[in-house]
Amino acid sequence: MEYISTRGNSAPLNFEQVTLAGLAGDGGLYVPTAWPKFVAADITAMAGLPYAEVAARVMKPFIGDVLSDDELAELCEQAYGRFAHAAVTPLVQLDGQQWLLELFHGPTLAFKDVALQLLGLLFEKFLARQDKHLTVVGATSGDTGSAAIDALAGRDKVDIFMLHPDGRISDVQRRQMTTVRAPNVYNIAIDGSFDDAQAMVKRMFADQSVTGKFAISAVNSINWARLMAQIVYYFFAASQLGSPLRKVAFSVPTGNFGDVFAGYVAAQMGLPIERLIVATNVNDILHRALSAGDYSTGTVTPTAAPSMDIQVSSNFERLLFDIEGRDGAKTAARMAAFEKNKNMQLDTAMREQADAFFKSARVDPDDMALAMRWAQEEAGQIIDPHTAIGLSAARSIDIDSAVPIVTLATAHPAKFRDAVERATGVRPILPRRIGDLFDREEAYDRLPGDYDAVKDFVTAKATPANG
Ligand SMILES: Cc1ncc(COP(=O)(O)O)c(C=O)c1O
Ligand SMILES: N[C@@H](CCOP(=O)(O)O)C(=O)O
Repeated sequence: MEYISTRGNSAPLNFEQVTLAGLAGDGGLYVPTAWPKFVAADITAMAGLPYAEVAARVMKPFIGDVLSDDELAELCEQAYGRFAHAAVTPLVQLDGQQWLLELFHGPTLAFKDVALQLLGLLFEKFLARQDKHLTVVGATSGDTGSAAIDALAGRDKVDIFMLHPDGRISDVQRRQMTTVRAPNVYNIAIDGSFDDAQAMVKRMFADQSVTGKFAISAVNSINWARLMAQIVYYFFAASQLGSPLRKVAFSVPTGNFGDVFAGYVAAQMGLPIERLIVATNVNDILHRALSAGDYSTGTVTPTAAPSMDIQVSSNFERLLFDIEGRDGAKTAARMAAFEKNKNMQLDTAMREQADAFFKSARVDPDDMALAMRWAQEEAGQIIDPHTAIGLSAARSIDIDSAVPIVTLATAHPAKFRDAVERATGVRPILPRRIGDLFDREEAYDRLPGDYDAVKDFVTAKATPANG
């Protein structure tokens, strides 16, 4: 399997190269040259298998011969062995149609662990084969940061610099990052939003004064390996609910369009998905794009679901590339215009293509709180604000009642204790393994929302590619 850039101007790479590269040199995102296809029997055979085995089956076509079957199986065992639930990502039934897929049983209590536990191991394996040191630069609205730090802290041949928007993530999220003591971990709070942090990260990939000396890579979902690992749980859940004989819909709380794009890939690979529901909070660029063709940025409004406070959704570029005929020059021109004008209109043909896969909804704070109370009262489930946005959208959108709707439960409620308590009156307790989080000492740097300040910080501390 080879990977090409959505902007058409980077040499094709194999899976190992694409994992270490993160973002393409032309500013684009890597995608496989073609979507691998599964037939019905492949999906039937997944029912009842342990998560790690489904993971190896789903990811194998993307990895090719870069890892042997045994190596891949061993990495999956190791990555998913750290999850606190035997099923790794268990399904929970709420009523006759609504289900939750709990993706928060990993070490840092959000869905990010599913991909990042594996990515940490992939980095280690590939770096052991190559004589180079990696500098990971990431941006987080709260969850990617802690999951990436957990996956990389203390590893040889890799440093991680993680930018978070100062004061705009929950105290649990911040402490999960800033209390980790490891010589290769640097936490930076920047003035600004997640979008500002992500823009700085992307700019660094295009800055030859950085890339000339340091081997930069990504842990955000701009890195293909992140998305690949997230495709797995769509197959895992659907096969338990009767796929391929029965269609399943998924409702996905969305920000950077990574998680729901992984669902789109699952559909392209042959999983019979009725629809993917793109659920946003009031930062609703994706809902406006999918419902009215208007992909234009606005100011980012801080909300009780801070991980979704995003107005530039990186992975939307992967969708545009795919539905516009995989023409890199066209996508490059489109993205250049968007970067300049901060808006883009989707024409009717593109919207029709997207409509075949997606529905969308914007969920306001009152409806988010209502969904939390509904889950509590109807099913005895305490859910986090992001999951509540997905569930609210799932319950409001018209889908045939015979089709199960699976809402991705993307975070543990204890990560957002204040918001959950406000809505439900219940203050979730931190799981025992991080029960002392508030006794641990924090350390992080603060920087202005200024690219040069961040670049100077990173380049002063990072280890050059050649060690
Ligand atoms: C808890 C939670 N839910 C939902 C999302 C949105 O996912 P994505 O950015 O892949 O759309 C995020 C952040 O990515 C998150 O941390
Ligand atoms: N919600 C994320 C923001 C970045 O998303 P990613 O999936 O592209 O890493 C976070 O919590 O950090």
